[in-house]
Amino acid sequence: MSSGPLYLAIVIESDLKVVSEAKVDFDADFAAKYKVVKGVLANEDEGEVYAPVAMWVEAVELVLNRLKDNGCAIKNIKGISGSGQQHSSVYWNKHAEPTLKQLDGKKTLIEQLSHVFAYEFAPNWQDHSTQSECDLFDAHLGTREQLAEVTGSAAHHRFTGTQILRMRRRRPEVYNSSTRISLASSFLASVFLGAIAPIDISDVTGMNLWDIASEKWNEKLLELTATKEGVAELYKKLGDVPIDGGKSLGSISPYFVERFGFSPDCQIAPFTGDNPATILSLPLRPLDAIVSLGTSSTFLMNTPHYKPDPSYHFMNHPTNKNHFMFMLCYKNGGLAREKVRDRLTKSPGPDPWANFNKKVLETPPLDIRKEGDKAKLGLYFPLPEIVPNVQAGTWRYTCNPDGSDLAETPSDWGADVDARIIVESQALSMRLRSHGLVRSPPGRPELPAQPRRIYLVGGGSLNPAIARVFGDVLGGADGVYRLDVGGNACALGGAYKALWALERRDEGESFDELIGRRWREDEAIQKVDDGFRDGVFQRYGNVVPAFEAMEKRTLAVAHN
Ligand SMILES: Nc1ncnc2c1ncn2[C@@H]1O[C@H](COP(=O)(O)OP(=O)(O)O)[C@@H](O)[C@H]1O
Ligand SMILES: O=C(CO)[C@@H](O)[C@H](O)COP(=O)(O)O
Repeated sequence: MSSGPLYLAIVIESDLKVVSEAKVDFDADFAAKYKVVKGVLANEDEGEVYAPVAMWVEAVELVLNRLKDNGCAIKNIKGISGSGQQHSSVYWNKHAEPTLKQLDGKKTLIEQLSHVFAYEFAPNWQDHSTQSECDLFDAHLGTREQLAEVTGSAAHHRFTGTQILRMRRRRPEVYNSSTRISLASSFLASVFLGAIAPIDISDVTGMNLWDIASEKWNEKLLELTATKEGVAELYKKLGDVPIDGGKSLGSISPYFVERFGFSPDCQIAPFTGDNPATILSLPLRPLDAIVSLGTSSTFLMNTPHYKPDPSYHFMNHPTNKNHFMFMLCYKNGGLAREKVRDRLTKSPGPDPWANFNKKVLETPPLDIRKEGDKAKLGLYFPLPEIVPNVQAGTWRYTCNPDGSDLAETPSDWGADVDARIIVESQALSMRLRSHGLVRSPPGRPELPAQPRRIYLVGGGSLNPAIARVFGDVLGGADGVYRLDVGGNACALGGAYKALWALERRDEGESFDELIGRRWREDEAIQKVDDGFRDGVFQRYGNVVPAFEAMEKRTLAVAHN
């Protein structure tokens, strides 16, 4: 199962073959009833973005009905896991536990669950209403760097700790009447379990509340969120977090046995966040990177090294203890590219990206066409950005090919050039921030430090010109690949997680060992670009410091 603007149910067999699928698209299926756009509602005045929890409840029922209608042998399903969009929180009230335990299989879920929420909405990852709470979090342990050191991230608007603090201050009645708080992932697991499921060991690191080194809630941050007197109460609301991401939470609720024909032995494994689940969509080796080109863009790596910094995230790996997920998350991904595309002449054929791609491929790296030309760099943020934390805007700069003489360009150089520069800009930001995690690929010391492979997922992964530019800028000694599941990598990762939880020989058998043995590379991925190109890669390397300086200048102006 995955949640984003949709719920997707994927059923796989032990050999990883997908045997059934069903989808609920929140906008297509529920916009009339819940008025959502891209799955969410917004209160612009306060910067709130949120989803109706009742819609999620209805979507569970609908996706299972569709799975059944598609002929899936539901009774053969042995285990369920899944993923939910990170950071979103669900506030349950005192009716939740007893109601979940006694669901009547003759009635719909929504008929029975509509009164169990202390708040009818779940704040969404795009919410940006919590600046003052972020300031408190960043200062509370001393500095932003210290908060990042302890929790893996500096304070972010969407992180659940800042959201909970705002809820307590802005809607105290909701906070006080909530008996439990779930994340989107543990909310879904709770529905299937018929009891409030614990928060997942990876998803908990998207809250700014979890002390990664000591593997427990951080007392001081709980105090900030709940006041000193409220810590015990908040602890109860959040619950204990099991360290093993593969341990069954229990059997499926009898409700699903009666209503949909699940086996009573079907096990519920912890659900995780959409990004942690994405790194489970293939056996990711050290030095491999996943770039998710969806509405947002994310850059993910699996690493044993913990080197936190306020500008990115380290999260617990969902299945490998002592490993971490390195993540960059950008708000301006697909939408920003679409804005540039839409300034170009409309593509004549059925592919709306044809013209954009032509411009990308016709423009040389950094738009340096001849000796003496300046390199072009830009920042394209139609939405306020997370990385770096800057307001909406577009900035265009030039510098010498060696990175010197950086200067802002007052004029717009036109969408024809923007097409390549925006894609380069997105990739350069990833290269700048991931340089500490990469090195020369094993056995190839002659190559500069870079990822071994780059796996593209999400809507933008269908685009060959974008793949080419990501290969030019980020390298990828073994090439750039597309995961054939397109935008559904996190749902597939959820299914693999259930399989690992059920079939691992013992707690020692790692996810990568088990999935690695069964994974058929030729069926799962497609090489879409050669990746590293000697010379081109170094040309981009020369301007990385200028790119960083451009961001700093933009930030300095924005914050003055
Ligand atoms: N051929 C394409 N080229 C470039 N971008 C594309 C292409 N097809 C889809 N996209 C982009 O993919 C994004 C949606 O990605 P998807 O992974 O489906 O969404 P989400 O992140 O919401 O799950 C959109 O912003 C769209 O512009
Ligand atoms: O906030 C983050 C990661 O920190 C985002 O990556 C969301 O998890 C994206 O969810 P979608 O709406 O794209 O599924």
